[in-house]
Formats: sequence, C-alpha cells, structure tokens
Amino acid sequence: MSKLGVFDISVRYGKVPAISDLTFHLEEGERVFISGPNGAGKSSFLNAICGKVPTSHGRIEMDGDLLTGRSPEAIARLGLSMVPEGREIFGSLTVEENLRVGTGIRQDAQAIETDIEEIFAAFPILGERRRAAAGALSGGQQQMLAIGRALMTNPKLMMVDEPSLGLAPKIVDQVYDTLAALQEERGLTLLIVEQSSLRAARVGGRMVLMRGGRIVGEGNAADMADRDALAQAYFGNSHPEPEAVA
Ligand SMILES: Nc1ncnc2c1ncn2[C@@H]1O[C@H](COP(=O)(O)OP(=O)(O)OP(=O)(O)O)[C@@H](O)[C@H]1O
Repeated sequence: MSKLGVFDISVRYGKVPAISDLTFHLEEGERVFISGPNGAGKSSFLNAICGKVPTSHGRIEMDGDLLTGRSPEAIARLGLSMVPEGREIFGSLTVEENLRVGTGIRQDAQAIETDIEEIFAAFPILGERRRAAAGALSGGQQQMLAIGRALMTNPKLMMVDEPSLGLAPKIVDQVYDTLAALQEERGLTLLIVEQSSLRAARVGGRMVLMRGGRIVGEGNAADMADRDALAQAYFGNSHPEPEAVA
C-alpha cells in the first residue's frame, strides 16, 4: 500500500478545470517534487490532498484511510501537514505563538511543550527570537517558522508549496538542508512544489511534471533536469512537451 494514493481526481473552480483525472502514488519515506509552469495546478493538487479544496471526482487515500470528504483538521489529525505557498505566518503574533497555532487539534498538552523545545533545537534562530513578532523575521526565517509550525502536528507526510519563493539561493540551500535533515530524523515523507528542476536535481528525489492540470512526465529529478536543460538550449522552453519527457 502506498503512503498516499491519488486516484483519478479532478478539481474545478466553478467552470475552470484546475486538475483533470490525475492519478499519483507516493511511497513511505519518499521525496517527490512537483514542477511545472504557473497555472499548471500544482497548488490545487496539494490543496485537494489536504482538504482545502474539494475534488469533483476521484478519491485520495493516506495509509489506506480515505481523505476525500474530510475536513483539513481531520486530515491533519491523521498525520498530514501542509506548509502553504506564501507561508501564512501571523506577523503580529510572536514566533512561539505561531508555533502554537494549530496545536488545538492535539490533546497532549505536555507533549506540545516538548515539541516546541524540539523545534527550537532544530531551528536555533527561532528559539533566539521566540518572543519576537514573526513579521520582523527575514523571509528565510519565516519559511523555517512555517515548516516548524507544520511539524507541530507531528506529521508523517508533509507537503511544502514553493519553499524557494522569494528567497536568495543560499537561503534556499539552508531550507532544503533542513528539510532533508528532518526527513532523515523523523522518517518523513515529503511532497514539495518546486519550480526549478535544477534545484530539485540538486536536492535529489523523484520529480513529477505538471501542465494543464495533468501529470505530463516523471522521473528521477536529475534526469528530468538534464532534459529540461537540453530543451531550454534547443527550444528556449524550460518545460518540454509531454512527448519529450515520456
Ligand atoms: N481560487 C481560485 N478560483 C478560480 N480559479 C483558480 C483558483 N485557484 C487557482 N485557480 C486556477 O486554477 C488553475 C491552477 O492553478 P494553481 O494555482 O493550482 O496552479 P499552480 O501550478 O500552483 O500555479 P502557480 O505556480 O502560479 O502557483 C489556474 O488556471 C488558476 O488560474
């Protein structure tokens, strides 16, 4: 059984189709990058999995449990956590208060305190600034905070929507180093939206290419990046046509 099974799902916004008949499997402990141009449906895909947007067709399962039709809170309780695009940090709350947002779904109050200290151990800069307003943090620190907050529900599967967005390359390196270390320590399964195939290749894992609400290619991230570079060199096109990546 796959960690995550997505069977033939569709997502629509009114009449606009965002995802069409998409099937996808993610294995336990895997790291998968979703890439593709703007409007390809990458965020809609993640939002459908975590219950933020409804599917109009198909079903989604995690560890054999049906996620389709459940609320985002119920899905989080099953062990799935999402770091949204744009991070959704509460700027006027402190770093520590941001970590406590979302822990309402937990009943183990004592473990919450231990977990907060663990997050501060993993991200020392957040510990140093625990009483600072989150809005005063740099972009990279806010991304770490968003990841830390997602870890507060003790996920087994974590989805991260464009962690590189708006960050300098050196900071992106740090974010990915942290994600890779967390994956190792916690046995996390990771699903990450990443526009840059080169970046995905450097971090390593499987890459899935989306376009027009469908999966149009997949493979080892390094192989996909090579093909991407080739296509760019020949055609000035950073996302090769489906035939070219099949
Ligand atoms: N809330 C919404 N209402 C209406 N249409 C939407 C909404 N969100 C997304 N769409 C449309 O659905 C399609 C897929 O969008 P989505 O944001 O999932 O793509 P994406 O690959 O994540 O793009 P980006 O890289 O720009 O974030 C696009 O045509 C988009 O305009």
